[in-house]
Amino acid sequence: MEIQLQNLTKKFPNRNRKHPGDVTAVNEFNFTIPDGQLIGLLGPSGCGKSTTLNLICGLEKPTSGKIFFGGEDVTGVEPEHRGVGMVFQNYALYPHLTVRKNIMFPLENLKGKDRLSKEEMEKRVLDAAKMVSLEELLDRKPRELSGGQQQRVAIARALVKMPRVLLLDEPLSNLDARLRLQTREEIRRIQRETKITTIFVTHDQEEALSISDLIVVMKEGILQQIGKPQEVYDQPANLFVAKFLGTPPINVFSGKVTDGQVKIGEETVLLADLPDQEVTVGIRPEGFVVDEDGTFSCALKGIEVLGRDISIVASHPAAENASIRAIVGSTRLNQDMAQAVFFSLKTDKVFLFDAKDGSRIETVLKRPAGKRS
Ligand SMILES: Nc1ncnc2c1ncn2[C@@H]1O[C@H](COP(=O)(O)OP(=O)(O)OP(=O)(O)O)[C@@H](O)[C@H]1O
Repeated sequence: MEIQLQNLTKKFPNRNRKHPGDVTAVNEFNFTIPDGQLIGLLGPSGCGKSTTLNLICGLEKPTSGKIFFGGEDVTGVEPEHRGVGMVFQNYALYPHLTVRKNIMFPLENLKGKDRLSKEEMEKRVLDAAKMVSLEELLDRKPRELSGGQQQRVAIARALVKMPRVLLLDEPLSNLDARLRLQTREEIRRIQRETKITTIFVTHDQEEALSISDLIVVMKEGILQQIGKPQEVYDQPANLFVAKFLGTPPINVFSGKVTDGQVKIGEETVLLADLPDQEVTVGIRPEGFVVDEDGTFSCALKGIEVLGRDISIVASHPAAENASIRAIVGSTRLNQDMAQAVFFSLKTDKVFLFDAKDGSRIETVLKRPAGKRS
């Protein structure tokens, strides 16, 4: 089921007397989620992720704007008639009921013409349990399950009504690191098998990048970028998106363009055909190449061997953070440890942003001649 959000806005009254005025949790959202995809909705705490989900499932009514499911306007449709399954972070299971009864619960509450026969309910429960590989555990109580298994019961309970859309609000945040990894693979598998359009909310960028077909990055209620994970990583729309995606994070420097030279401090690190201006330069950790002929020098602070790669910690006076981090292949670092390390830069791993508003300046970057030439 394709989901389309059209000028979707949600304002809440602000209870803060010192700063009165509405809080705009979701601000003029316009985007379409294609049928059958897994979407990662990503952004820092308070950016409006949960509100977006609540609007899609109907628990909140928009202040303005519309929601369409497969072309049908569902903005005024009650939550129970939208065909949406939802799994929350606190997926409260009923402790006194078996897994079977927990999964069956939403079906037992169907009313009128939606009511199902006992046999139909049993069949649906078994189908949902199979989808999440729980069919062996149907007679257990929740306390006899691991955290990951409990989470799968919550997903089965959302799937049993055969929803058109599945919404998962931080479904992994109560699980430990190993289970998180396992359960997110499981969610990916279930989504591929059921082909239900699924929106997955997380503030963990790595989680979103690893399992989503598309990611939607939000900040303060405003959509920043929507795209395939790799596209958004490789072509961030602005400094916020560039900083939000990637571990270790992108290194940020204040710089300038003078006579077609991109300068950080007094060093020309790249060339760009742009008018003179102040810029913010973002360099991904993998964008550095240790190069004795390189024009960008940083003070070396330390080296960590990461197995295949080497992580170099260095500092530069124009860097936003005290230390910068470069990930390089296992090159010989035959430079004096206590001294400067010289880098050249990979042009596709460097981005220029407007120094004032952080928007990306699209341009072709070129490497300058080495310092010895
Ligand atoms: N019922 C409400 N009344 C007033 N303000 C609200 C209400 N619900 C959310 N907000 C505000 O709207 C903004 C977005 O909240 P929301 O819960 O959607 O963010 P979020 O991205 O899901 O955050 P988190 O990751 O912390 O769950 C926040 O500023 C929040 O304080």
